[in-house]
Order: sequence, then structure tokens, then C-alpha cells
Amino acid sequence: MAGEWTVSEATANGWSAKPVRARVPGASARATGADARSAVTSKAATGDLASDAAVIEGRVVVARDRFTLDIDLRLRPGERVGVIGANGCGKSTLLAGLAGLATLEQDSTVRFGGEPWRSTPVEARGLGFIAQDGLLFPHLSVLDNVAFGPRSAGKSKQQAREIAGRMLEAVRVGHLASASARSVSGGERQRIAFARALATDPSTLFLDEPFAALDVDASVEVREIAAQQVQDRGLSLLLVTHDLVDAVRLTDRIIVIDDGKVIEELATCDLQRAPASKFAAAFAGLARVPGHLEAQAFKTKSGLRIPLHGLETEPGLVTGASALLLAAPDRVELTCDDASNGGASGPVLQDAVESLVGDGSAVLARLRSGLLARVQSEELPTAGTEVFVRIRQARVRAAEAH
Ligand SMILES: Nc1ncnc2c1ncn2[C@@H]1O[C@H](COP(=O)(O)OP(=O)(O)OP(=O)(O)O)[C@@H](O)[C@H]1O
Repeated sequence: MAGEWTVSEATANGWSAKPVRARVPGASARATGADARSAVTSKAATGDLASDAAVIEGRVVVARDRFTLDIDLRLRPGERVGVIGANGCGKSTLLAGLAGLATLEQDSTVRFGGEPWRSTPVEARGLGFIAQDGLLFPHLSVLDNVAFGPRSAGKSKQQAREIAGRMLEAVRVGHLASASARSVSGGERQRIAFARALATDPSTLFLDEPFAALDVDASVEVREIAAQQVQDRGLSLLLVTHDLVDAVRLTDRIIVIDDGKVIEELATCDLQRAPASKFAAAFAGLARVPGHLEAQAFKTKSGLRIPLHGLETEPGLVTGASALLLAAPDRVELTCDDASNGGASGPVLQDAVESLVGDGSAVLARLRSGLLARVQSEELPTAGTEVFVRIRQARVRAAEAH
């Protein structure tokens, strides 16, 4: 299956071989901390992850008015999965169904740690949930917000408060324990929400855009805490996000949802290299130029002929096949001349600027060919300017339905 977890994928993502916690919801034998890390490191080294029971596995069906979500999901211990898709495609509904916040339909066959959902109460599913707005109980102190979960799970008041105090320290807001939940800032609230989610000792975290409402400084801190806690605890993760950096930093595998169905599944390290769907390509910031293959060239629908020399072409593509050219804006540059028409540095073609667009941190020129090129803000070309374009890196792949 695409995206099965491997050590190389994790390291390609900039993470060291990831600790995986050898526990699943409902399991009685639990390994934590160093035990789990060493056990899993050796499993990863021998490639023997297939024997781990999935923490979540099976069909998830949720019906909401005219919308139906129907998804087969498999999340393995310690695996981190990003859930992406357009607004309203069902990302939050997936998490809500699994976490008992939306009703699962009878057709659902999902199991938690091998146990059928019907016989697994929500509190026994091993889930911690953090949404965009931390949703603290406003009438409780910060400490009691975090102690609420352990207390509900049967801990004494004192034990629950001790756990809560430790969790608040772990996310660096121990000093807020006695504050009212009403008085905290957005960044503090999300840290407290992490402490509260972790206080029930979950095996899996559900993060539903937890950084989206934070300002730049707070989001950097909360992201760092999330990454650290997920890694240190070897948590499995389902992350709903609209942010490429979060997807790349926090996940190993991506599922792309459209209208309640999974339309694509890929390793995160392939997101910027070989996305299949239009949504995944746009999410990764790639230009996606339709056309077809000619001898030694890719011909765009607009009639531009791009020599293939220096580009990556999917094996098996034959002349005449419908194809897509995928290129990241920072691998496409505007140049003054057509000195090189192919070679190691990539083909050069004549194009024209259609418009300037922003991607949040940079200015991009959208070109007549459909390519995007990053441009320096002090040398902005105007719409209509004829330019030469060097494609330093691009991939030509078969066109697919999505
Ligand atoms: N409580 C609800 N009752 C009825 N319909 C709902 C409810 N919550 C969501 N929906 C509908 O379910 C569909 C999926 O919504 P959902 O919130 O899961 O999408 P999403 O992918 O998370 O979107 P976004 O990216 O905008 O957060 C939408 O059509 C939405 O209107």
C-alpha cells in the first residue's frame, strides 16, 4: 500500500527513526518511554512493523444531512498521517466520527486497537483531541481543565492534579496552573489543550488545525511543542491541516479527501515530487501543466514545446500519452537569455507573464504556459512581459482522472 511506514520515509522527512509506542488502546501490556523506543527501533531496523496491530483500522461512515463520509482508514502505532482536502470535504467529520463527536453509521467497521468500535467506548479508544480553538472549560482553573480527563478516568483528585501539573510543565505552562481558563492567551490556551489531551495518556492524537488561529510567535511555539510531544511519546497522529509545512514536518503519510472519499494516498516525502491529484499538487505549491508527450518533448495544451532533457519523466510514458508537468516555483526561474536549450540545468523556453500571485511568503509569476516561477520582489515583471524561463527541475507524469 502506498505510504507504508519505513525508516527511509521518516528520515527523508527530516526526522530520525521515530520512536513508536508499543501500546494500543485497550491493550494491557504497555511499554512506554525508553522501552518502547528501543523495542521499536529494533523493529524498524528489521523491517518488522507489519506485525503491529493498527491503532485504528477499518471503514468509517458518517452521514451528516446531505453529506456522507465513507473512508477506509489504517493508522499504525506511531504512524503520523496528514488529512488534507478542500473546505467541506469531510476532514473534521472523519476525526469527529472516530472521536465520538459525530455518530458512526452502522456500516462502519472501524476497530480501535483491534476492538470493534461498538464495544469500545470513546474514553477507551486512546485518543487525545485538539481542535483549532482549545475549547477549555471557562469556569475551571487551568489545572482543573487538565485534571478533568484523568479524574473522569477514575484517578483520585490528588492523582489527577499531579498528572495535570506534570503535563502543564511538559508543555511549558506550569506557571499558569492556578489561573482561570478565561484569562489565558490563544497560544497558552493551545498549550493547555495539548496538556489536557496528553493527560489521559493517549496512544493517538487527533489534531484538527490546532495552529490555525495562532499568531506567528505563538504558532511557532505550539508547533514545536506538538512535534516534540508526538516524537517523545511515539504517538500516532491524525493531523487535519491546510498547511504544507505542518504536513511535511509532522506526518509520514498523507491522505487526500474529496467529497467524503479518499482520492489519493501518498508518502509525505512524495508530496512535492509526485502528487497525483489536483488538490495535492496545489497543496504542495506545484504548478500542474496539462499536455502530452512528444518525441523528446512535453507539449503543453497551450502549444508550448518543452524539451525533456534534464527533466524527470515517469517510466513507461509513451509518445502521444496525455501527461502532466509538475514543477515547484522555486525550481523555475526567469532568465535573461535562451543560452541553454537543455542540459543538466534544465530546458529554457520562451514564455510570458500572465499575472503575479502570492503564496504567503513569496511573489510568484504565473506564466502563460501554466508554470509558476518565484520572483524577487525588487525585480517584479509586469503582466504581459515576454520572458525566458529555465526549468531546473520538473516531473512529467501520466495524466489521471483527479
Ligand atoms: N454538525 C454538522 N451538521 C450537519 N452537517 C455538518 C456538520 N458538520 C459538518 N457538516 C457538513 O459536513 C461536510 C463536511 O464538513 P467538515 O467540517 O468535515 O469539512 P472539512 O473538510 O473539515 O472542512 P474545512 O476545511 O472547511 O474545515 C460539510 O458539507 C459540512 O457542511
